[in-house]
Amino acid sequence: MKFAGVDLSEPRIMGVINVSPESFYKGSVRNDEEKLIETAVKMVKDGASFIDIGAKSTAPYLETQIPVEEEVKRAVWAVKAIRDHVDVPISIDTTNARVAEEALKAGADIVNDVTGLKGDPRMAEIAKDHGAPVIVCAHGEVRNLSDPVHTVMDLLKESLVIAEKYGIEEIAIDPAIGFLRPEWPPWYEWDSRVLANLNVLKTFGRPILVGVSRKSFIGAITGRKDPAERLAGSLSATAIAVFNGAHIIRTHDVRETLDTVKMAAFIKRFRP
Ligand SMILES: Nc1nc2c(c(=O)[nH]1)N=C(COP(=O)(O)OP(=O)(O)O)CN2
Ligand SMILES: Nc1ccc(C(=O)O)cc1
Repeated sequence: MKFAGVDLSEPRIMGVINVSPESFYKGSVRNDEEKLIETAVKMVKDGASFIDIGAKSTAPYLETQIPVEEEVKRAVWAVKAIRDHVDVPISIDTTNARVAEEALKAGADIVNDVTGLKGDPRMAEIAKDHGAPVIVCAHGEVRNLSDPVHTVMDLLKESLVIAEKYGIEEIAIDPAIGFLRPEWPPWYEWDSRVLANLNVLKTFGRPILVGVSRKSFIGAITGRKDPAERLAGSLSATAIAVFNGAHIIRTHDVRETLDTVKMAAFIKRFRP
């Protein structure tokens, strides 16, 4: 299996860089060009196979609204800055079709839409026009609260229908860890149930991308309030995601995550 030209026979790492000061993990934020390039180059050197650029936080528990012009400006600046310094595909993490379009024109390769093509009605068309592979997150009303992973599957199927309608073929699916927050069960249990049953998503026959890095469910389970203290929790959740079939791990910590992924993938080979 491949995604954006990257061979997924071994699990791969997507390094996250945010150019959004409001992002929940301040250690992921770069707003200086030299530091931005240095971080991207180091991530690739450390083993990242993709770089994801976020220009607006999508944390469901933060005040994150900024004007779309500001998101476009940040995204284009970041993509242009790193494009000639890294030789891996760059994804643009946005729910806005204009941001996606401008970032793709600036040199990004992949659209990463946490609304799974359901937010901006022009998103699928923009991705198709640019021939860009798409990452779709499970997004929408949460139904069937007793069965999180099948709810995630239903939400992903809706995104695949939209993608199919526009003729987009290269799609990675993402269970949207941290995004789906029903009143019950508590989101940290929801996320844990999804990760424990992630193998079910294999039936889609598509690349599975998972982002657990420093997220709030880890804070809730470990008691670590500060995202800066959630590395160990993130690595543990990463190992489980890989053991249960994740192909791409989206992370703020490339070096540590790559070792974790290698261990989980190696041990997984001997599963009966
Ligand atoms: N496909 C995908 N995209 C994502 C995911 C994720 O799990 N999957 N998580 C995010 C949260 O991390 P980030 O550091 O970007 O936080 P922010 O939204 O506060 O910038 C943002 N984007
Ligand atoms: N965009 C997101 C950022 C953070 C979280 C989380 O901490 O659970 C979820 C989504």
